[in-house]
Amino acid sequence: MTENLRTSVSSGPVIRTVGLTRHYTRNKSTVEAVRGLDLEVAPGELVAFLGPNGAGKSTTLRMLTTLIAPTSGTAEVAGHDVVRERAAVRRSIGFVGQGNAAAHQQRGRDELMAQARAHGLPRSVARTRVDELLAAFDLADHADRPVSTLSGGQRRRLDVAIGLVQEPPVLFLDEPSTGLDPQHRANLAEQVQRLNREHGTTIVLTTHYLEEADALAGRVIVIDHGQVIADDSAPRLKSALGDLVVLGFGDAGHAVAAAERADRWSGAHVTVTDAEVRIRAAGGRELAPGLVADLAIAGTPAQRVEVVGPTLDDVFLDLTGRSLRDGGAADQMSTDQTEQGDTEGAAA
Ligand SMILES: Nc1ncnc2c1ncn2[C@@H]1O[C@H](COP(=O)(O)OP(=O)(O)OP(=O)(O)O)[C@@H](O)[C@H]1O
Repeated sequence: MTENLRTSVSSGPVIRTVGLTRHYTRNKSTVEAVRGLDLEVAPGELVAFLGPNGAGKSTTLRMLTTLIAPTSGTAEVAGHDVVRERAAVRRSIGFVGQGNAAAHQQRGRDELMAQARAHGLPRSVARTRVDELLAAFDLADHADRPVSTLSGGQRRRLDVAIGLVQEPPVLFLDEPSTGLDPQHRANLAEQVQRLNREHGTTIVLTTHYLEEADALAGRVIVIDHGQVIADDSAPRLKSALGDLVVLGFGDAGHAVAAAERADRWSGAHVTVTDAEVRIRAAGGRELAPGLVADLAIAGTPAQRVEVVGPTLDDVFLDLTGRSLRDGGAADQMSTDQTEQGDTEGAAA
């Protein structure tokens, strides 16, 4: 069945949304969590939704996995409408949400085995798959204990392993690495990339971690206030912004002279503060040595030169004026995440 699904979606986008919108109304006030999302994801893409708290990432995932209905607009996953063909969507996807999926009194191994069997794997195949996942997620030594005795990070890894049991053609992961230490985060990234590379699984994940989105995903969709504000590969997003060249001078007049020269670089954004010039420009790293040489010849030499490559946080800062990293971008998010009214059962 998995193979058929994969074939059936291989011709067009595996995810397509048109004007996808979701509002929450509570105590007579309305939150526009997702606002008119138009999105296409091709089969085999590994996509990260990156954005601050409350940007609308989880809400988008919950609509795509049929857990909540859109207020307006449409979404298709694996060729099926998320409202009219919920069951077909659920059969085509795996979903790891933010909460713990594993039952507390079960042993981790039994939980994985039950999932594998529920997805129709024969017992011996299921056993092999469960052993593979336990090894891959560094859980083999903890698999025979009740889930309630596992640490937060171990439970998170078990949750992700459960989501991967059936090798779905489309996999959604909501903040999969939250609560993991750096080593297990790297390990998770490796498993996710392997699944994508070796099985062609289309993967959409949400993350707060800039480095994770940067290193892991082929495509980064930056979301803010329920809308897509950037959508490209991390290297292209960063190179469009350009490097930051910082020049320090012994004299404020020299800084002004340097800024005037740097202003001639096409697309450069130049600011001067006292005796320091900051230049943001595509190709800044390559242009800086020439500028430094020219300034020395002109008798206004720089005393300090620093070139800093752009990060995704710089991209976010440039687009919104806020930083993702320091939490300055964080929106007020309701601590009560339980849906009202149209809440539906768990997916996949
Ligand atoms: N059940 C709900 N009732 C009311 N408002 C909600 C509900 N769920 C989410 N919201 C609001 O919708 C907006 C988007 O929330 P969402 O959880 O989708 O953001 P997010 O980008 O996933 O954030 P985080 O990274 O913190 O998980 C926020 O303003 C949030 O407070």
